[in-house]
Amino acid sequence: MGFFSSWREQTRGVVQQSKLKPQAGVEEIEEIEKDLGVNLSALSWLPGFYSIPPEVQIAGSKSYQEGKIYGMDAASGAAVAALEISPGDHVLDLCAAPGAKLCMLADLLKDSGSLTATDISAHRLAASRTMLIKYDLGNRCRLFLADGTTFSLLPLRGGVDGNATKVEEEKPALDNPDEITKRRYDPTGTLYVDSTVYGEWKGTKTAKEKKAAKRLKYMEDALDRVGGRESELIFYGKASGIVGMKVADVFRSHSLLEDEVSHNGYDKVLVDAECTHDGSLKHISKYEQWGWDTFERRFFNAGRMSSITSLQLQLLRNGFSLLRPGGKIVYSTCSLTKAQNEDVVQKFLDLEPSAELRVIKGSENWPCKNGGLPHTLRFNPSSSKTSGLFIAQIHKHDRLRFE
Ligand SMILES: C[S@@+](CC[C@H](N)C(=O)[O-])C[C@H]1O[C@@H](n2cnc3c(N)ncnc32)[C@H](O)[C@@H]1O
Repeated sequence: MGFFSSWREQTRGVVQQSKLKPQAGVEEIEEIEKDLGVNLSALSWLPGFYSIPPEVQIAGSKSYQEGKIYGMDAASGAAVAALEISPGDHVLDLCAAPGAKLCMLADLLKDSGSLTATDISAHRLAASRTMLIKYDLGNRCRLFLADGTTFSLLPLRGGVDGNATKVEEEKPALDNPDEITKRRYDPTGTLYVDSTVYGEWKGTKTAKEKKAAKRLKYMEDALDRVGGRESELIFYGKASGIVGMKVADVFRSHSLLEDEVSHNGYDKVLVDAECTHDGSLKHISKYEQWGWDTFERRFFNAGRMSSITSLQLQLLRNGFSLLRPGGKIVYSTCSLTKAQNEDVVQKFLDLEPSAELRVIKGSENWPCKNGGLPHTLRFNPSSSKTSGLFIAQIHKHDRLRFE
């Protein structure tokens, strides 16, 4: 594993980058500098990001605990910037956990549009929820524990889905997601259609609620048996459009007919796909402890590589199917292998005639190199002073590329 040892040499001492909350003014920055005991140096190429010397422990600081600062690699910030978020956008983050990019997306949207996020890992998605709450960024968010390769819920434009019924009259309100699950399914997994409506989100579960959730496990098993896990809503903000909606309407399945997606698809989709993480400094340092044999065993076998690239392609294709024509999707991974990046994107382009790679606005100043396909970018840890990342921005045309 010579490659990794020489690679590690080069990346030692990489500065950490942090994102400040957008409201941070000069006074607040001075306060944070005092608290951390260092001068913050703004990254010239990425607004809102500051580099901090690697020896500074952000997590223990008052600024971090008070939610004024969060640690995030600048290349990850670039993947979010590549979505070119505009006010009012309806955004989908298909592999959202543990939530750094999700927080930045919510930051950029401020008090407009909506943000829907999915992830297949319950504990990682719960961490995203904790982050949104800590940084007070969840107002317009919905978090679904769901498979991003099949997720099919469209945004709630204007706070209310065009086709769903917002319930005006008094109905029993729910503030406990377990309760919602209980009412949605009977033990055989058959969908209950009732008129229960969502109340305001009341925070995460108490110990009693967690116990109740365990008891509900048999229902999930029943669901799996009847073919396919449903998405589970694990968080929603006050302005997410969920409050006051019927449970059945929130989960109304869409046929994803072209017409429906054209009118009501997402404006932007982020697919920060599951990958082998071989470009991520955080992961690489873990394998320094666990041993490189473990890394090799886990990732460098043909079966594992083929299932991961097939997952990546499915995530990208499903994200694209939920995007409105004229919208943009960003595909990123923290792997630097061609198989998980250029090859996946090329297969995708071959299958989707209405997809086109586009230049990312502002990227001419980014410290990255061109990827192996036009307009794709690669952040290389040895030259970028960031973690490794591949980014592609893809546009969805109204018309087919080949027409
Ligand atoms: C690279 S991480 C995402 C990091 C995240 N975007 C962030 O900035 O914190 C990839 C994520 O994909 C999730 N994942 C794997 N398979 C998935 C699937 N089929 N559907 C949705 N998420 C999936 C993993 O649980 C993992 O959290």
